[in-house]
Amino acid sequence: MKKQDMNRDWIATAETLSSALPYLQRYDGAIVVIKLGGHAMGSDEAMETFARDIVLMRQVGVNPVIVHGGGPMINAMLDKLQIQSEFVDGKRVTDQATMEVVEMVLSGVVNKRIVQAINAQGGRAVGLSGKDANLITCDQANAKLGFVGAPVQMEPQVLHDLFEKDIIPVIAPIGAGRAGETFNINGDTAAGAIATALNADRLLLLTDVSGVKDATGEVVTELKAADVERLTAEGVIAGGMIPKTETALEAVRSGVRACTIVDGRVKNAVLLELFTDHGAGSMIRA
Ligand SMILES: Nc1ncnc2c1ncn2[C@@H]1O[C@H](COP(=O)(O)OP(=O)(O)O)[C@@H](O)[C@H]1O
Ligand SMILES: CC(=O)N[C@@H](CCC(=O)OP(=O)(O)O)C(=O)O
Repeated sequence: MKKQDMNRDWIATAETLSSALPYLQRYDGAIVVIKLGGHAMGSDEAMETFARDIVLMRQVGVNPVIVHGGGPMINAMLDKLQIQSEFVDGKRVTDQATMEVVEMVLSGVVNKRIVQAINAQGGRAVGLSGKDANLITCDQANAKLGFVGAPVQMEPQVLHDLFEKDIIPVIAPIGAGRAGETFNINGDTAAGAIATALNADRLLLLTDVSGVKDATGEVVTELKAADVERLTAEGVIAGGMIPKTETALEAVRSGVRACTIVDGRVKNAVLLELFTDHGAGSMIRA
């Protein structure tokens, strides 16, 4: 690179850092819930960049909370064990045997991979599930889905305790039932319930598409409740996008300031979303 070009690069970097100031001020002390979908976890390199972004957020005074999915990792383990699995409206039909695999995969390898990645970047992450400290109590969502949980009672105090100690919570979407059952919660649903219970400033749902697409395949950058309802009725919002948009609507209706469905494949997606004008994806407002 020529010296002149290098200087231009440095100036651009300094300008980017400087223009982040109002955003850093806005989000100082804010609670930001980030749902990391199984499809967005990708390579070790992508995980490392994500973890670095989270540690940076904590460093500048944001309280990040990670809620993760892991659908593809659950599928791989169910395949190995030759257990069939099906989805209804983006939610896995969960019998007792499936539930055991879901808990093992989510609370085990998936949760610890994220915890380890954050800690490797100099953060202090602690992994937990909705069972810990009564964080999420569930009822059965729908008899046809088996052990799929709908969060009915939240005790988020443990998360405030962790924020005070500069610890980043990493949460597996598993809930306890009132009769001692274990429930499988869709990751988006769990993230929404946690964001609502914390009265979070932002909810970011990271996934593997560039946002919510309309019938022509174009990403819609801003959606209101009526747009979501129409696109769902038309079948344009389908599959795994249904729990995301449902969650986004519920969260913004119950006080979360904004919910964005973000393309987790974009490098530094969460930093771009919070600290620049270049947020990508679809923002849902009440
Ligand atoms: N209207 C839509 N816009 C974008 N994606 C959609 C839409 N309808 C369905 N989808 C599907 O939803 C998927 C995202 O959900 P999912 O696979 O559960 O992601 P994750 O693992 O990140 O939670 C996309 O990959 C896409 O196939
Ligand atoms: C009830 C239900 O569907 N639970 C999900 C939990 C994991 C998840 O949500 O993973 P992604 O975010 O990667 O899709 C499942 O069993 O796959």
